[in-house]
Amino acid sequence: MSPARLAPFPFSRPRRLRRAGWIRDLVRETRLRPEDLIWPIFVMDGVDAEEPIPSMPGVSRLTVDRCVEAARRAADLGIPCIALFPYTDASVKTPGAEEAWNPDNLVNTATRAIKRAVPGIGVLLDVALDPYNSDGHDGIVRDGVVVNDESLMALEKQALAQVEAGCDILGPSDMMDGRIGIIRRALEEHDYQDALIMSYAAKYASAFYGPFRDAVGASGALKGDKKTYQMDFGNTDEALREVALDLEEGADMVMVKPGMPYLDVCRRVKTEFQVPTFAYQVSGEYAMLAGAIGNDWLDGDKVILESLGAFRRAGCDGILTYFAPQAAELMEAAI
Ligand SMILES: NCc1[nH]cc(CCC(=O)O)c1CC(=O)O
Repeated sequence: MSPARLAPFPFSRPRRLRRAGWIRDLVRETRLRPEDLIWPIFVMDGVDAEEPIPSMPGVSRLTVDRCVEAARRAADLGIPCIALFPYTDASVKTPGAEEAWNPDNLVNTATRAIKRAVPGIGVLLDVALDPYNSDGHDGIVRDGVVVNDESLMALEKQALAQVEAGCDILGPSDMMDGRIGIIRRALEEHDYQDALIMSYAAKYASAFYGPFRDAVGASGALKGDKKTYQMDFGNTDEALREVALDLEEGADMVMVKPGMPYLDVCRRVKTEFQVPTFAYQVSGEYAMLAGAIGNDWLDGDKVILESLGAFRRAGCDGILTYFAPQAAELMEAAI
């Protein structure tokens, strides 16, 4: 019904629907549940240890055994899926990023350990070369250029090693052209029909990824920026084209990234395609909120749930967020 057909004041009084908690609950249009969240976790080498990430207060890199504990905690909280990102030492980075398809690299090892110990939780892995590439880029660099088609061959090998390790959802985050089609074909050829692909379809070249690059140890390696493959923040029609291509190539779900500054893109994608649509509340968004919460400038419990609820209102089915366990605990406490 259009607002024009509402009775005029005083017969319409919108505040009637806001008078008390029970009526607000009854007419709420969107809801946030722990089941809407994916928790990104940083994996590092070692045993029974963790290392705080200075630009992400409250987030630490975890050794594989601690990742297994985190997966248990997620499952207990009703969080259906975790995403794993490796902190890779400079010594394993090469121009060809070969570590990306090492069956025993950190994320593959962690995936096997988690699927063994907590089989009911979903594991999502990034398909992109940046943690393994001495150039810090998501693709292979030749003469200063991130070359598309050669990168696809590397991404295909990486994706196959990841599903082989037991990964449930591949998250190609590299923004090379044609990557979804190449990966989907490879999965079919190797009998991995059930492997899900959540493509980072509309991924913008963003300053909000800064703390993540510290977390995975890529900041030092990266020369220049990622503007020749990640999107220009001035565009949204282009986001729809990227989503359309990824769906045509075989993506099951799509993602918009970053999140909160891009809610208009989330809404357009959901309205246009009606496919499972996710957003990534990225490291810089986390850092902004965690920094302000830590200084008591914002009320943490409230702002975490409001920021995540906004994604649901914008049409997102789910959100990748470093606040996942905290948010799930807050939701549990509210029941
Ligand atoms: N391809 C790597 C990747 N996968 C997820 C993020 C960012 C996540 C975050 O900032 O939380 C990035 C960084 C980048 O593209 O430079």
